[in-house]
Amino acid sequence: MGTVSDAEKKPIVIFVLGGPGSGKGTQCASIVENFGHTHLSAGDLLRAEIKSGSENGTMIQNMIKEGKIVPSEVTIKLLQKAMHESENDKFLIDGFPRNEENRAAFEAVTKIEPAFVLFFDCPEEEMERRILSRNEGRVDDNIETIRKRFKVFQESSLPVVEYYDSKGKVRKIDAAKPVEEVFEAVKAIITPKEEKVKYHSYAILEELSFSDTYGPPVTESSLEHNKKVAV
Ligand SMILES: Nc1ncnc2c1ncn2[C@@H]1O[C@H](COP(=O)(O)OP(=O)(O)OP(=O)(O)O)[C@@H](O)[C@H]1O
Ligand SMILES: Nc1ccn([C@@H]2O[C@H](COP(=O)(O)O)[C@@H](O)[C@H]2O)c(=O)n1
Repeated sequence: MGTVSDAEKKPIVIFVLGGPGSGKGTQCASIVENFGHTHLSAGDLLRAEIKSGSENGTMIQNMIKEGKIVPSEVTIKLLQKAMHESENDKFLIDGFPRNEENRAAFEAVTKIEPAFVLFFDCPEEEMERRILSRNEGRVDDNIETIRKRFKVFQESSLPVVEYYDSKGKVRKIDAAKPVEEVFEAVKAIITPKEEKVKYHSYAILEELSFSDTYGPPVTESSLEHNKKVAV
């Protein structure tokens, strides 16, 4: 990655988790546009591997059709390759880790711990509706495979979310809302602290200028106070 060796600088990784169709890919695209992360979707990398005619292609295709989780070794190699080929040092890893094996193997191999986990929480009925109208020609977007994917999500992926929650690393988002509203919640989490302080101070300054007849003068100390109260 870039000119800095892995030993010197570890990339910043955000895991993006949520049920099938919860809107992970949609929100990642907006995060990339607004915050400059590189988006790595484990599912997309696996689908590209099938297309490339790799020796693992048939195995991956069969696992995806059945909604099963591909062995970690395969997925982690693809993720590592994509990270090494990127010039960026901040990544959204979407749809991974999908189970405990994915999680433990990734941490053991890369020695990377996520900064946090963005977790898109959405009811199954809504996810099912969204997947059935997605129309991207995916082999797993049919009702039979969708039900299997929901089961795998409940049994294998949610425990990973619970693991990170026990470490205080989960940022849960209500993903049942419209796309724009979900992104507002995402922004509040992704926006760097310094930006929030700046924004908060400007907002207070604006408020004061509207009421400057009655408001107190804006002093250095009132801005300092704003900084302290801003998250
Ligand atoms: N908040 C939303 N409200 C309504 N539709 C949405 C919303 N977010 C995404 N969608 C639509 O739902 C479908 C699934 O979204 P998306 O592909 O982003 O989900 P995903 O979590 O990445 O799915 P998967 O895990 O199956 O790859 C897409 O057609 C997308 O346009
Ligand atoms: N860590 C992962 C991620 C995905 N898969 C397989 O790909 C399918 C589609 O994944 P999406 O994230 O694009 O929905 C998924 O159902 C799995 O079969 C995987 O094995 N491991």
